Amino acid sequence: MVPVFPKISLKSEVEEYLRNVFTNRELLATLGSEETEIKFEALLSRLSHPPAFTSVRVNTCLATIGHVKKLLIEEIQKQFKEWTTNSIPVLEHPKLPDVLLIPVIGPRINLHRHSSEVIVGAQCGNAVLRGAHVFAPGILSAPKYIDGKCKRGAKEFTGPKVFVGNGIAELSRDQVFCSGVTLRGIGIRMTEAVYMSPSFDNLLPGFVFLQNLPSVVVSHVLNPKPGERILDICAAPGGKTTHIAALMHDKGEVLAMDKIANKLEKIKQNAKNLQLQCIKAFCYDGTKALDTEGNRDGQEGPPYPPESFDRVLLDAPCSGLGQRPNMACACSLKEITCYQPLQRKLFRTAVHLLKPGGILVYSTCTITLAENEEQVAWALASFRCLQLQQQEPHLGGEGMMGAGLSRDQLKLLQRFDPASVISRDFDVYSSELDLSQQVHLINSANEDTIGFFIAKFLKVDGV
Ligand SMILES: C[S@@+](CC[C@H](N)C(=O)[O-])C[C@H]1O[C@@H](n2cnc3c(N)ncnc32)[C@H](O)[C@@H]1O
Repeated sequence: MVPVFPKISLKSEVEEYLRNVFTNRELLATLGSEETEIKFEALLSRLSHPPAFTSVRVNTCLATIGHVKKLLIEEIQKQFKEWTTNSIPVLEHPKLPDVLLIPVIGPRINLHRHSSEVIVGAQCGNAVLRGAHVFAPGILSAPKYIDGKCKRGAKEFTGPKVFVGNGIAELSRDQVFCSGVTLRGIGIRMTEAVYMSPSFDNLLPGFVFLQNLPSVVVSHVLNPKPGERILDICAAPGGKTTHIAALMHDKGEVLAMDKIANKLEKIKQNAKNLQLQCIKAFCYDGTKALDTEGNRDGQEGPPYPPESFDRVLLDAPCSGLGQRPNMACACSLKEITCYQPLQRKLFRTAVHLLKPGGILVYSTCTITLAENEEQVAWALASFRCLQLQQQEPHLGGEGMMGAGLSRDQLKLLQRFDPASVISRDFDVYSSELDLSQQVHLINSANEDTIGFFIAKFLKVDGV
């Protein structure tokens, strides 16, 4: 990979912790020290770069994938017409019938760099590399010659920085720093990003939902059926909730919970945009969602009696270290390692709320053992009623060694590992792709994703 960006910047205690995880004794004994070290360095480097594809989920309740694909190709041509005459491929995923993939173009190492510099925060820079424009709140400093006499807002920046692309200012310094109101609109319209992806700001609303590929896999693995009662215990902003409802053809009940009130509005808004009626969202602490008193029978909202749901999704709050691109993470080791107890409390509630014969899917967007394989080992030891299940589709790798799980158990887990990426040696835009190139592209779309983890359990009888 071309080293456009340095590897992800982490606090040294966090990097050390991760190094120990990814060079653990079991891995060292199997792969050897050289390979584990190379893979770990590759991981740190991959994390600062975006995944190779933008994936969008099509709302198949409203339109066919073919129809949306046609609309999307037209929209992308419009957005990209100024800088390329080549057509940008939009691919259908052979294993995910509701996913369209658009290759991310880059890194564009020869991009001419303008001398006038605007500094944005790390989060904003990450969004730019996934196709976003720069929104005003993301701007930290701007040169004095953009326009206006305003003194506030730094005019220079001396900290570490990386070049993410060129754009045109749509607001003056005065408007960004001195208007006295919190601006929400576009501050810089990007014209050339180092990694080019289409902007999905208000693009085909209702028809598409921008969602990382492993996140789309989760709801397919849960495999909800029309008419069932499903609980999504940590649901905001509702990416998976709305996917579950769509897979059920909007028939049945999807109960979505989140602890944070203003995030709940996002679930409701997304359900409304996608015209899904079977979702009901509640602001509630998932750890308290089990009704132990037995007096809530028949109520719509939480807490719920034991064994109320056919399927439960626990897409757990986590350290989020699988997110890409991520140039810098300022979290301390304490912050990174604080999630395991909360995840276990939520898991315990989820198991109790699940009917015998029901399915529980546990997922995270992080790469640590503590929040993934160790949680599975704990769950299997704590709940004899749970059996690990085969996942369909299984597009990621198997679970990582180091948590004491057997080889057969690891095979049932799905870990998307950004370190195991296939590099492509052909230009996706130069010509029509032949079949083997298309297969290669889809394989790289399955591998070059955010870091993610999925486990699927069957509850064979009561807890
Ligand atoms: C990984 S995110 C969920 C993403 C979501 N499933 C989606 O696909 O859009 C985890 C969510 O858990 C919520 N959360 C954290 N602690 C919680 C708790 N005790 N009960 C319910 N939700 C919680 C957070 O507010 C956050 O929105």
